[in-house]
Amino acid sequence: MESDSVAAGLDGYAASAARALPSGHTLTRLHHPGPGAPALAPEGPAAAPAVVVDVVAGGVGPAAAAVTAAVALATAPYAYDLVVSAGIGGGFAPHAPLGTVVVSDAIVAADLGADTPDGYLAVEELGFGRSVHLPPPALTRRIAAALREGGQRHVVAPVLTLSTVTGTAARTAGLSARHPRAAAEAMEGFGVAEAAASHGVPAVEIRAVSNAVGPRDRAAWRIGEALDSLRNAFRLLGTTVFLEDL
Ligand SMILES: O=C(O)c1cccc(C(=O)CC[C@H]2O[C@@H](n3cnc4c(=O)[nH]cnc43)[C@H](O)[C@@H]2O)c1
Repeated sequence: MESDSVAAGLDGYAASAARALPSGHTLTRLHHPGPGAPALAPEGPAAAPAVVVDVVAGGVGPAAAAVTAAVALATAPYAYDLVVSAGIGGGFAPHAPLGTVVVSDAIVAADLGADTPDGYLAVEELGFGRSVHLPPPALTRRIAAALREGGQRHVVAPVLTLSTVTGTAARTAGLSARHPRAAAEAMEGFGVAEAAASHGVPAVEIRAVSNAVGPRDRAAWRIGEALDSLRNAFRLLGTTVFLEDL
């Protein structure tokens, strides 16, 4: 559903053949002739597309998302300039109310570490691995500017990746204490960022808030409103940032 909203936001783009990944996921290729050109070319010989956006639904959780992203990166007939992990997410109060778009300035694996009687230790403190990827600051600034100019409510902040949706006040408080600037949590971003990093490609995460992080209240989730925000964000990015040299 999130990949449909992303693709729908890129409404000036033309879809070309879908590509089946070895993992079984379907990757949809969308293209635009480039800045200044009409999105849909008039009749005539087809020019090589200047901008290509591949959209793939990567599954739920960091492992599934990492595998899908890694397969897409490894089997693409072209090199990617950027990988975007996008979808709905939970918003941390007071930073990100429902419908807000959160642009990551850090993609954080918030449960990749060790629990101890004295508190949580991230993998860096254990002496191995990493739990943070940093999107290029100039890119997050440019994305934020495009959303601001388009009137889309947004915030630039860390986005946490967890394998379990937070559902208690105690867990929420623990995450907020460890990550006071975090505006959203979701389940895929860090996996996608790991895959992108393994190919030397920058990654950014974009989440539209469907629910508040806190005690589980499924009836309060507003997935439709979040998908509207996600679609609007990609409509704005598709006509600006995605047409620029990254
Ligand atoms: O509990 C349910 O009944 C339920 C129904 C529909 C969807 C879910 C999910 O858990 C969706 C997880 C999916 O969406 C992202 N997401 C959205 N909100 C959060 C959140 O608060 N914490 C973590 N992930 C969230 C996540 O990236 C998954 O892809 C549950």
